Amino acid sequence: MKKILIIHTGGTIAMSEDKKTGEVKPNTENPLHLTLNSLEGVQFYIEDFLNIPSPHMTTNHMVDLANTIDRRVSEKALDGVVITHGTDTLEETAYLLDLILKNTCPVVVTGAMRSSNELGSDGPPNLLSAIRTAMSDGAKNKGVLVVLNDEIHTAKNATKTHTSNIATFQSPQYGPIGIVTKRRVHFHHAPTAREKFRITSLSKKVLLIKAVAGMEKEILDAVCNIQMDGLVIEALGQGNMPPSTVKPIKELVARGIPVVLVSRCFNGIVQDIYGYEGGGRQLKNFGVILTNGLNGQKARIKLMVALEKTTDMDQLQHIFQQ
Ligand SMILES: NC(=O)C[C@H](N)C(=O)O
Repeated sequence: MKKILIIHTGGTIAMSEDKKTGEVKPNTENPLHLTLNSLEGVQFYIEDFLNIPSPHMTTNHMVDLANTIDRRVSEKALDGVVITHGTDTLEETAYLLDLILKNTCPVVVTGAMRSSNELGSDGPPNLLSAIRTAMSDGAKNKGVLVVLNDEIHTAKNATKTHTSNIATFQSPQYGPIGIVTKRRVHFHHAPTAREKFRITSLSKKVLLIKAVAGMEKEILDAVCNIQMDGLVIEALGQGNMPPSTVKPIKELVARGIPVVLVSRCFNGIVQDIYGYEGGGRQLKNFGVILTNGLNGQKARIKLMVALEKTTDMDQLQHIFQQ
């Protein structure tokens, strides 16, 4: 008998549609409890941790969730944990859990794109696939996983790519690491590296902005006036910025504020290729930190976590090359 804890946090998977107005809203009763009767060989523990839409999720909620999971895994000697979550910020929660959870039992995050009483609701099948993944031996030592639409993704790579399609979660450039079929939970890849940070709270403010063609200097100037501990910029292409932004970025780095560059491109990594004004090489030369394929929202989470451990620019650069 496997012991699986299901932690509900809310999101569309826990909502229903008002048939008169078409409005989708949180339920008071969680509609997923019935789904669990169809599985055998498992003892469930259920915890209604939150019931919020995921745009209301904060990084403090996420850390509380991580601490709760670690406590429950030791208290109950669990074999796996499944978290239900709204899809809008699911990837951020999954990635933060991946970075800071202490336990090593499988943890799977799932959600739904259609609410519980909509035709073709994907909540129950996603929950079942997530539970079966958490129960599987293949899920061990792969870090936090994201399971929706019969696909298994790593928390590091999974991202929401479509506003409404049930096949919204994808892993750009790598693809899923496994699939869930009627008979099997099948892994065809494994993550190459895992990173762990021993922290139990977050205290740093990290901002995220996006570069655009002809970006106004005033935007960077205004951002630089905000009190912050770090800045993540979704830069252009391989990690390049419009010339107007170079001076304020340089000043920020000189003040000791880490500036982390990701790309606004869907695929690829940022590199110090271009030597022109605002090019990645110039930015790197004056201390901007380049990343290794994370998207902006995940780089923000990682910088918040990393800053709890170090503010040393070389160490941060090293952490972001992992
Ligand atoms: N499909 C969803 O769950 C979207 C919803 N707005 C949420 O993230 O809470």
